Amino acid sequence: MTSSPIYIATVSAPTNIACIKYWGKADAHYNTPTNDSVSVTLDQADLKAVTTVAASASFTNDRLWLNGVEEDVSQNKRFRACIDGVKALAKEPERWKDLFVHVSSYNTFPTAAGLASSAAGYAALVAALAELMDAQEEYVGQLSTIARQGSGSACRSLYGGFVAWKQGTAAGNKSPWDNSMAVQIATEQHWPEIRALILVVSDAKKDTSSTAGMSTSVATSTLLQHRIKSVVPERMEAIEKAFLAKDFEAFGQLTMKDSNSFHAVCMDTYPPIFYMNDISRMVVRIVHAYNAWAGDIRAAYTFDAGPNAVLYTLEQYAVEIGALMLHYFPADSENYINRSDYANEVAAFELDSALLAATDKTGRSPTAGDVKRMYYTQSGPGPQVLDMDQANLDPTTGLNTYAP
Ligand SMILES: Nc1ncnc2c1ncn2[C@@H]1O[C@H](COP(=O)(O)OP(=O)(O)OP(=O)(O)O)[C@@H](O)[C@H]1O
Ligand SMILES: C[C@@](O)(CCOP(=O)(O)OP(=O)(O)O)CC(=O)O
Repeated sequence: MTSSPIYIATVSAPTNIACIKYWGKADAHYNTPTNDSVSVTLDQADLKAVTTVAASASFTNDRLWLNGVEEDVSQNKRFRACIDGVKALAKEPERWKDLFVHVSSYNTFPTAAGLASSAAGYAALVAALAELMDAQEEYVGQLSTIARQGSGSACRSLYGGFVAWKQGTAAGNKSPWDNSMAVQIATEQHWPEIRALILVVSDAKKDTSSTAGMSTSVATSTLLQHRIKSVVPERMEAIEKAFLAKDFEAFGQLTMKDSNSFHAVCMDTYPPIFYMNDISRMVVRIVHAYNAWAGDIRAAYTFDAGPNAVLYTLEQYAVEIGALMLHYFPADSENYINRSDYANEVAAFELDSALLAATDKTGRSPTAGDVKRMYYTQSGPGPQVLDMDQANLDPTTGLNTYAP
């Protein structure tokens, strides 16, 4: 028996949480959006997808293990588009074109729960394949057009910092939508004080996927058309300006308004889609009460296609907002907050009594269990190539080695 060599690469990729949301597809086949969007890339020290890819002439089909469990990818067009897209950009395409690929990926946070696992996952897949096959972009951003076909928001996870996804044009330069891609607006070093606090309200799989929800919104929501034409273009310009000027007041307000606009579109969809729940709405009220007490925007909420809250803030207020959230949503488990140093600071922080009097008016009283976990993080870089010892596939068999 001749054994063929197994080529292997491992990459980690970040999640991102949009401030101006992508909601609606212009072209379902190419997976392009009805509007531009922009997000903050989060730090992989706290949340990431880790993906190992291997290719060998000894493999008999393409295989994917997600969080240690094998998934059937034979009909998965998104997975296919990523593999074929990167193969076409390989430095030596002939060498890879007929090889099957094994993929093992895991997320260090809940999968399919509105925390952008598909964004991190498809960004990691494309970046790992690109590393393995030494893919050569014909223009900057081309790999992001491939990740976009895995999951739209994944294109933004190929860069760190503050990243826009430009809608692009159906005509494109060479092929349709080849300019629907991610563009880095600022690196993670530009505004290092930006922080994010994620409140996991539910880690269950959501009942309406983003893809299905968007399709119903495009078909039925008149408010979505208004959002696309009249709301998002101005907001994109304003938020990029605010981010570059490190103007948290403007950045925060635009972020909150756009989250509200997106969820209003969900409500305007027929039948309506409800991603936020009573706990999400309580977080919104507490944040507004906090900002009103401060006389300034110190925290800004945003919600994706699920009830989990992401609060953007600045380093100087991060302990205060964390303490406020911990007060109303107390811990009911070990390691409730991902970072222990931050958790200790938050637990020791004494909240101003006037602030608590103001936030008590929301009607919330401290109750454990409504928030399952908190992640404190900051902005971080794009995908990172990892060493061989971090691989999740056995280099001699090409089979999964990751167990949750
Ligand atoms: N690490 C990964 N590698 C490859 N695919 C992944 C990975 N993580 C998630 N996925 C794919 O993405 C799907 C989850 O995407 P979905 O959009 O439902 O949830 P989400 O990304 O967590 O939430 P949202 O996009 O609304 O923030 C999974 O079922 C899987 O197919
Ligand atoms: C609400 C959002 O998080 C929607 C993300 O949708 P996906 O990128 O998950 O959708 P698909 O392209 O169908 O995979 C907003 C955003 O991230 O911009």
